[in-house]
Amino acid sequence: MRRSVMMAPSILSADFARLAEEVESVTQAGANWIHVDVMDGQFVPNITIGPPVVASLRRVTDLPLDVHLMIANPDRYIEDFARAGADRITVHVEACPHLHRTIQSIRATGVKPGVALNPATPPEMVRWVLEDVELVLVMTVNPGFGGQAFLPRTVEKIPLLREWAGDRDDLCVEVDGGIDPSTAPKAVKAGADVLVAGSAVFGRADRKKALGDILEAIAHI
Ligand SMILES: O=C(CO)[C@@H](O)[C@H](O)COP(=O)(O)O
Ligand SMILES: [Co+2]
Repeated sequence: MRRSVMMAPSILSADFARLAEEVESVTQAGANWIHVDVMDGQFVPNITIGPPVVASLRRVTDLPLDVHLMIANPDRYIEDFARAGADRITVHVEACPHLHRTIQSIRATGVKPGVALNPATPPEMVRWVLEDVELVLVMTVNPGFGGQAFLPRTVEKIPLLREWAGDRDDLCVEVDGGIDPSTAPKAVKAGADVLVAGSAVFGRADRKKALGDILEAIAHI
């Protein structure tokens, strides 16, 4: 029997002028986490939001805030995001020369640490920190923008991560990028249990139907 799957809508594709209402709409639709994409214009070409927006989101939702840091030198901002109310902070392995130390500093703030892998990054890069994290984020597009096409080969990393994680049944494997009813089954079959979806959720007026269509697509896996 497969593990239960959680839905984490990415607010990157939401209407930033109405963030509270957007979060409420996906909460009513059954979202489990709110995924927050932080971009700095350096690690990735795009610039999005920082700790003040996370603090504002914290005031309007009780759902876990899943903060995905696509920034260079993330160590500089871990405490700020933790203080702002993040429940999870995920850093990119490609941005962390001292990954183990960065993970420990996230944990020291009381926030759950995660590590993310770009499509071209081999899963071996996180093998020796798997026991230190709560989540591995397998990017299924190149980070930086919403609305890109799913890269199918990326999910081939997931069975390896699961194998190396051994009996760590609590380790979340999250996929992020191009997730919709046609791609979600490929990720879940490979062993993903957290699905981030931005445009497939916020790009549709009926948020319940948007989440429902993804859940229905994976219902019989
Ligand atoms: O981290 C990222 C992009 O870098 C994502 O979280 C996107 O926001 C997902 O958007 P869609 O591909 O689902 O539109
Ligand atoms: Co993301």
